[in-house]
Amino acid sequence: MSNELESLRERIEVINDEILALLQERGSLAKKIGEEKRKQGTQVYDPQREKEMLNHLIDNNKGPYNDNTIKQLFKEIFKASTDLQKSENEKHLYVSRKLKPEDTIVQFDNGAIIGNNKKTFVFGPCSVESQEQVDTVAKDLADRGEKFIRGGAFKPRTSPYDFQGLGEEGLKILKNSKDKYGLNVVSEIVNPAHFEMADEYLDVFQIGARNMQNFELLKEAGKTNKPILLKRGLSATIEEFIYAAEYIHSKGNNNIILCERGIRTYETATRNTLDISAVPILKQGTHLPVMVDVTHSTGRKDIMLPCAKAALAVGADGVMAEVHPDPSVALSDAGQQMDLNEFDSFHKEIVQAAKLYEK
Ligand SMILES: O=C(O)C(=O)C[C@]1(C(=O)O)C=C[C@@H](O)C=C1
Repeated sequence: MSNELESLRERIEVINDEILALLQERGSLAKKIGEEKRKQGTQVYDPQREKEMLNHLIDNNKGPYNDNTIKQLFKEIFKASTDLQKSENEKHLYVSRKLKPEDTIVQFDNGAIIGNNKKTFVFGPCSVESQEQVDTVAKDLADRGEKFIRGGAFKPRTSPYDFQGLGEEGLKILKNSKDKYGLNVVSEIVNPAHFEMADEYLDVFQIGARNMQNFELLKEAGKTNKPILLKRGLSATIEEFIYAAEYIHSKGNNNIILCERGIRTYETATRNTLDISAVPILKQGTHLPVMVDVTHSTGRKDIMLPCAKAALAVGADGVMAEVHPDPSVALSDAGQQMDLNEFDSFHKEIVQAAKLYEK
C-alpha cells in the first residue's frame, strides 16, 4: 500500500473515532431530552425541530456531500435518537418487561392458569343465544378437562341491524353454565358502566378489538380486580396495543391477557391477517400472557388448526376459537364457528401440539 493511501486512511480512522465520540455525546443528550419530554408528556418525534435543524445544516453545507446526502445522514441520526428515546420510555411502562422481567401469571379459583409456560384454551360460541346452546358447549368443554368458556352477550356488530346480543340475560346464562360445569367465563364488556353489573357473572372481562382504544372503557377495566382479556384493535400497531394495556395497568389492574386476533391488510384470502410475529414481539416487550384468536384472525375453519399450532410454536400462552353446537343457525359468525365434531378433531390435535411446547 502506498504511504499516501495509508496516511489518508489513518486520518479517516481518527475522524471515525471523533464522530463516534460526538455521536455518543449526542445520544446522551437525546436521552436527557427524552426524559424531559416524558415528564412533560410531549411526543418523542418532533418533525418541526428536525426540519429546522436540517435547514440549518443545509445552509451551512459546503460539500463535498450534496444537500440530499447530508439530509439523509442526519435523518438517520434523528431516527436513532427517537428510537433511543422510545426505548428509554418503555422502561417506565408498567406492562414493560424492562420494568418487570418475570412473566405475569393470571390465576383463577378453579386452579386454571394463563401464563407460566402452560398452554391455555378458551373456546365457546361467538354469541350467547340460549341456555341450552351454552350448556351443550360447556358440557363438551368440561368433559375434555377445559377450564374456560367464552360467549358474547354484548355484541359490537358492524351493522346495527345484526344481532346485538342478549345483554345481561346472556351473562346470566353464562353464569348458570359456570355453576353447572365449573368453567371460568369470559365475555365482552362494551360499556364502562357495565363492569359492576357484570362482576357477579364473569371471571374475565374481555375488551374487544373495536374497543381497544376506548380509553374510558380501558380506565374502568383498570379499576376492577378481574382479569382483562384485551384484544388487539383491527388496525392497531403493536405499540398502540401495548399502550392500551398500559391504560388498564396504570389504573391498578395488572391481570391483563393480550390477544392477537388478526389485523386489516390488503389480503382477502383470510378474514384478517394473523400477525403471528406480534406474539414473540409482545412476549419480549411485555411481561403479559399472550393468546391468539384463530377464529377472528383467519375466519376459515380449514386453516384454524395449523394457525393455532403456529401460535403455540411462536410462544403464545394459549389459543381462542369459536365453537357452536349448530353453526348453521348461529346468530353471528355462522360460517366460521366449528361444530362439535370439527371441534373434536381440532381439540385432540391442539392438545397434543401443546405438549410439545409446555415446559
Ligand atoms: O430536540 C428534540 O426534541 C429531540 O428529541 C432531539 C432530536 C435529535 O436527535 O436532534 C430527536 C428527535 C426529535 O424528533 C428531534 C430532535
